[in-house]
Amino acid sequence: MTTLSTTLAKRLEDPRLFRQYAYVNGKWTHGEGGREEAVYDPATNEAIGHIPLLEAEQITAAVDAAEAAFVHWRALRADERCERLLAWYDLIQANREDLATIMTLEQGKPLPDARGEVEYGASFVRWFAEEGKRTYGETIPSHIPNASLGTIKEPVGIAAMITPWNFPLAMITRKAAAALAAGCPVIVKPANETPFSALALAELAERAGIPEGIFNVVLGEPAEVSKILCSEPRIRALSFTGSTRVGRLLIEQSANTVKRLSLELGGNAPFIVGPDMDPKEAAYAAVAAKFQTAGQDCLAANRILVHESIHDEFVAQFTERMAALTVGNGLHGEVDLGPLIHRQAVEKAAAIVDDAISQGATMIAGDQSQAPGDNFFMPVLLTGVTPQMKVWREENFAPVAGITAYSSDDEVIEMANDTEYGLAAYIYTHDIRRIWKLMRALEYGMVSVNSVKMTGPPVPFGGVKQSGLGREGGATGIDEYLETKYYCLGALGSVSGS
Ligand SMILES: NC(=O)c1ccc[n+]([C@@H]2O[C@H](COP(=O)([O-])OP(=O)(O)OC[C@H]3O[C@@H](n4cnc5c(N)ncnc54)[C@H](O)[C@@H]3O)[C@@H](O)[C@H]2O)c1
Ligand SMILES: N[C@@H](CC=O)C(=O)O
Repeated sequence: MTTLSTTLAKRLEDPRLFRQYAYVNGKWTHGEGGREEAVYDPATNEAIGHIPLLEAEQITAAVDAAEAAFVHWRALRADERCERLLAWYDLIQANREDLATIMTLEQGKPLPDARGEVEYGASFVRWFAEEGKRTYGETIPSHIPNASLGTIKEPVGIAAMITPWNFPLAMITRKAAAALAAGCPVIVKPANETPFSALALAELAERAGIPEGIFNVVLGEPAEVSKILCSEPRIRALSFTGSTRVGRLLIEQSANTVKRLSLELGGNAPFIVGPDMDPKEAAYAAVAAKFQTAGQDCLAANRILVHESIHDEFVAQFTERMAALTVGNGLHGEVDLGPLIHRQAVEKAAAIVDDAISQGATMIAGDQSQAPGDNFFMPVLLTGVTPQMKVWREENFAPVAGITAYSSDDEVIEMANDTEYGLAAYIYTHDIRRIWKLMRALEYGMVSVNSVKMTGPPVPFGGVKQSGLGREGGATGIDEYLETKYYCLGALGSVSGS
């Protein structure tokens, strides 16, 4: 193992949050086969550390540990689990600055955004700590003479979680806090690009008194680890956030063990601007909805659909606002966009832009010679985007904005729904009849009207169509980790005494 990189050593108040091991059964674990992988700062391409790639037996050992620990964790009272989760929440908040630094170094997002994600991630821990106390069953009016019927909620069992690199902390806490509060042990497999946020969470979970075997972080070759997690019958729930491509694979691999699946997959969000909107107000909102996390966000506005009557002014305002965005290393000063996660992401973005131009789109801005490093991509604006282009069909996951003009509400509904995805959609208009019509007609799990911000602990986050299965957060997020057990108590005698 390499030692802590000098950059990190200088920057962290608590260097013990930076761990280069997996975390299994309460122990920091190295790979028994000697395989390891470097993790790079996407802004500089420098290795910031290494992670072990665990062997199959070590992944199975994590399942053994979770199975043994489950007995005690599920037996705790809900308020006892709540206390541990609140302790975890407090520690995440207290170490916010270090967690943000680790995140910026491995993911690249600007430090203020990383701080925001730590806060966001912590908020799910507090939410589910409380929700764990409200996993009510119900009583059912009996149709059977002298019987009492009802339901109780029980933890589903060991829950595995496979998470992406774009939100390395919050995508873990939104799942893990729900599962832990429900009484389930957790095995997390973070993205290999961003393992250190997950490992810092493990360190803080241990300090919070979450017992050994209850929160495990396994690392390894992704396809290898996922196959084991999917085919392991003792793992009863699998929660995945990532691409639709990998989501489909995990569905196949989990079929034999008939797991509970929660899938948060890709998006292709339309951002619809009505004819009544102030073009400047709408353009500024669209820039905010497009470029956060350098466009690497499942909620990013992927197709901007603007009414033809305000299209040209909207494009002018968008261009001006976009030109003010600064691109650079997220650790240095105030930047709006950090790097993309790696060089392949830059190449994919360039290919999407080339494809659009070759099919007739106009590039208004986006001079890549200004990019401050190999993994940076300057924001691009394309107009005249059509449904044949990749920028329309694919989730571009890059700072590439594509604008299309439309002429009627019916046309824009058809355009917006013309995708296999159905995660989130934005509507900008003040016309209440248009809002209602669009909101009902859009085939999306989440619709945000006149607001870029739509997420947070109280909301049921998730998509329809090929954007996923299930909901995270909100009043129902904990249900992904609970089974409903029905009971029938017969031969009780009637209330009147017969
Ligand atoms: N719906 C949501 O809430 C949400 C949130 C964040 C990201 N996302 C989606 O995630 C995607 C970007 O993240 P990504 O590039 O990390 O996704 P990805 O699907 O490539 O990877 C996600 C996870 O799957 C693992 N993985 C990769 N290849 C695998 C394989 N062959 N078998 C098993 N596991 C494998 C990765 O190591 C990672 O842990 C985008 O599509 C984005 O929309 C969705
Ligand atoms: N921004 C999303 C993550 C998607 O990439 C969220 O809030 O969950």
